[in-house]
Amino acid sequence: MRYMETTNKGHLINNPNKDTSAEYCRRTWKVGKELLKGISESLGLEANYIEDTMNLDSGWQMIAANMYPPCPQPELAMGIPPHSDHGLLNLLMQNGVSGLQVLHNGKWINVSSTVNCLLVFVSDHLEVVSNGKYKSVLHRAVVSNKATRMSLAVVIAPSLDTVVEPANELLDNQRNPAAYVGMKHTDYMQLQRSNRLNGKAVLDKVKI
Ligand SMILES: O=C(O)CCC(=O)C(=O)O
Ligand SMILES: [Fe+2]
Repeated sequence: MRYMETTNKGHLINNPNKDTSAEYCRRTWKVGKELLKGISESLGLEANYIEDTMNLDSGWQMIAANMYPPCPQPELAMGIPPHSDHGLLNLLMQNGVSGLQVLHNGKWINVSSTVNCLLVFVSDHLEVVSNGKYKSVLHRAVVSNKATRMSLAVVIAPSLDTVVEPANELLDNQRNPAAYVGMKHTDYMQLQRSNRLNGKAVLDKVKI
C-alpha cells in the first residue's frame, strides 16, 4: 500500500497546516539541501551548484508512505519491484522491520532497518548531474509473513521545468564526454509513471 503527496519546498501543498508531516517535509528538505551542498563540493563544484542549477528554490518534493502487511506466501510476492528513484536524493525512514534490499555487485543485499535513522539513496537525477560519478541505487522491497513493514520516503528533486543534464563543469570532450542527454524533470517523471517500475529502464533512455 502506498500513499503519496507532493510538496513544494517542504510545504504540503494540500495541507499547509498538517503539523507533523508538514514539519517533517520542511526539515527533510533542509537536510537534503545540506547533503547536496556536500555532494556538490565532493564533485569539485561550488557548494550551491546543485541547489542553483536544479532550481531548488522552486524544487519538487514528494513524500511517500509505504506499508507492507504480512504476506502468507512471501516467496510469491514482491513489495516494490527493483527500481531506482527519480529526483536527486531519497531520504528513507523505516520502522525496524527488514525487507529493503539493494543491488550490489550483482547480488541483492539486505539493508538493516534501523529506526530513527535516515537512509540516503542517490537517485537518477544526481547520477545525471554528476555525469555518472554518483550512481543511483537500484533497490526493491520484499515482504515477510511475520510483521508489517512501513517506510517513509522523501524525494528531493529539481523544479519540474528544470532540464536535468550533466554539469558542464564536469565535462571534457576528450576524457569525460557527457554520458546522458538532458531531459526536463517533468518529462522524466512522466516517463517513469507511464511505465511499470523496471530497474533503471528510465535512466537508460537518457544514457548516451
Ligand atoms: O519500502 C522501502 O524500503 C522502499 C520504498 C521505495 O523504494 C520508495 O518509496 O521509492
Ligand atoms: Fe524507491
